[in-house]
Amino acid sequence: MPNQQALRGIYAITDADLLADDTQLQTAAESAMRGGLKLLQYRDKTADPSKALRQARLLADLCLSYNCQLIINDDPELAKAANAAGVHLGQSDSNLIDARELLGKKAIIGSTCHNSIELASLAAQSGASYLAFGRFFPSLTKPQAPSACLDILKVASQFNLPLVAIGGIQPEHLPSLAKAGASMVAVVAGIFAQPCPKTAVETYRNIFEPTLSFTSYEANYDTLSRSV
Ligand SMILES: Cc1ncc(COP(=O)(O)OP(=O)(O)O)c(N)n1
Ligand SMILES: Cc1ncsc1CCOP(=O)(O)O
Ligand SMILES: [Mg+2]
Repeated sequence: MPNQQALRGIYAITDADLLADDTQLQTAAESAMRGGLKLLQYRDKTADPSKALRQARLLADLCLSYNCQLIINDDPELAKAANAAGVHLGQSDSNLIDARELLGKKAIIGSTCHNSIELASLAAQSGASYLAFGRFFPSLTKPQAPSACLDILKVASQFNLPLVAIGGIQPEHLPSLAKAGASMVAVVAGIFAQPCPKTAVETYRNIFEPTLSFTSYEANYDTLSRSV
C-alpha cells in the first residue's frame, strides 16, 4: 500500500475519450503531477480488462515517482492488482464492505452519494474513507449524472469525513465549494481536456488550497495532518 496522505485538495480523474492511448494517458497524468497533483483516479468505462490492468499499473508506477495516490474507479480487484491506494465505488458498483475486506483497512475507499444524506450515512457506516457528492454543475464528461446542491455539503459535515465535490467544476466554482465544506474537488475536463494539465492543476490549487485551511473538515484537526 502506498504512503497515506491527507485527503484534501485537487482530485483529478482520467477519461478514456480525452486520453486515448497509453502515451497520452501517461503524458497528461505526469503533467498533472508536475503541477502538484496528489490524488488521481483512473476511470475508464470501456471495460477492456487487459488495457485497464496495463494502464492502472502504468499510473501506479508514475504515482510512486510523484508521491501521488492512485484510486481506481469501480473495480476493487483492479485496485488490488495494480497496488493502488484505493477504489471509488458508486451505487451500482461493488459493495463497500466487501471492497474493504479485499483491500484492507488502510485502503482509501470513496463512495458516490449523489445528493443524498441517506446514502452518505450508509457509506459512512460501511467504512467509507470519503463521501462524494455531485454533479454540482453541468458536466460534458457525465451529463446525465444526478445533480446536487451546495447545501448537501454543509449537512454532510456531520459525518466528519472528507467530502468530495464533483461535476463540471471550474476554477471559479472553488471558493463556494470550499465554503460549503468540500475538502476535495474531483475534476476531469477542467484538467485533462486542457492543453496543459500541469497549468490547470496549478490554477485549481492556487485557488482551492488557501481557502481550504479555514473551511474544510480538517479545520478541527491537528495542523500536522495538513500535508498536501
Ligand atoms: C470522486 C468521484 N465521485 C464520484 C464518482 C462517480 O462514481 P459513479 O457514481 O460510480 O459513476 P462512474 O464514475 O462509475 O461513472 C467518481 N467516479 N469519482
Ligand atoms: C464521474 C462523474 N460523476 C458525476 S459528474 C462526473 C464527471 C466529472 O467530470 P467533469 O469534471 O468533466 O465534469
Ligand atoms: Mg462507478
